[in-house]
Amino acid sequence: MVTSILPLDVKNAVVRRRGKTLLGPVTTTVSDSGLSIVMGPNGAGKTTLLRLLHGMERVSRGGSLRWQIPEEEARARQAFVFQAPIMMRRTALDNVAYPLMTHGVSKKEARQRAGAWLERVGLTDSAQKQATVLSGGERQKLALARALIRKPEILFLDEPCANLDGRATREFETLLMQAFKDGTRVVMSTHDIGQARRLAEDVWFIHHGLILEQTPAAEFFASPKTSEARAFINGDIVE
Ligand SMILES: Nc1ncnc2c1ncn2[C@@H]1O[C@H](COP(=O)(O)OP(=O)(O)OP(=O)(O)O)[C@@H](O)[C@H]1O
Repeated sequence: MVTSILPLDVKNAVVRRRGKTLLGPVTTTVSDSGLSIVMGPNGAGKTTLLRLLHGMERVSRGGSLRWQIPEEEARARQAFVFQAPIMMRRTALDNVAYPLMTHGVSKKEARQRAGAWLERVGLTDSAQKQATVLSGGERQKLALARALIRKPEILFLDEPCANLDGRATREFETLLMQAFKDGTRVVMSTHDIGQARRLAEDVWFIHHGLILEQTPAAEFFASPKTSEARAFINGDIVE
């Protein structure tokens, strides 16, 4: 049996840059299932937290990130969707096939599997278009397919709908919920409180680089524990 990479144990993790603390200390456990939404004011540290968990930030001395398997292997079993994903100058199909091809799958099989994913996300008609010419919503769906094609156990998303209109956001949310129902652990940041209400099982509220609350969503919205979270939910300016 393959061991799950989760839960992830984070202890006293601090991210510093040029002497400034951007995040932390963070101590938490990322459980093996669920859909967590990371919220907080601008500059609170949402992106830095997601990057930290995904292994893109160096943890300062004294802190640690422990997956259930060695980090190198865990890295290959997770994926990240950025706010503005970089599309390669290739067709939409080959953008999705690429992660398989770099992991030893033949071009033919990779393209076949990518075709099936394009169908799932409703982009079959765009398969042979250059990915760079697709609309924002199409690109984000492509990025999701590219992230999911290797069946990651955990998917991080950093404000993936920030630049999308209502319709594209709805389509993206539907696809994301499907991935979640299929068993992918999801951790996603958003500015959009409505989106958090629609999607979150639990909310991680960040302020000044610290996780102030990690609470089931219903509880977070009904009775936030901190005055900062209360102000944030009310739409007040949080300093
Ligand atoms: N490359 C960098 N060098 C120095 N400081 C940085 C860098 N990237 C981010 N920061 C700072 O780190 C802090 C956290 O930023 P981060 O982008 O993680 O916040 P965020 O909550 O995602 O913000 P936003 O909602 O605006 O996207 C901010 O004070 C930001 O100015």
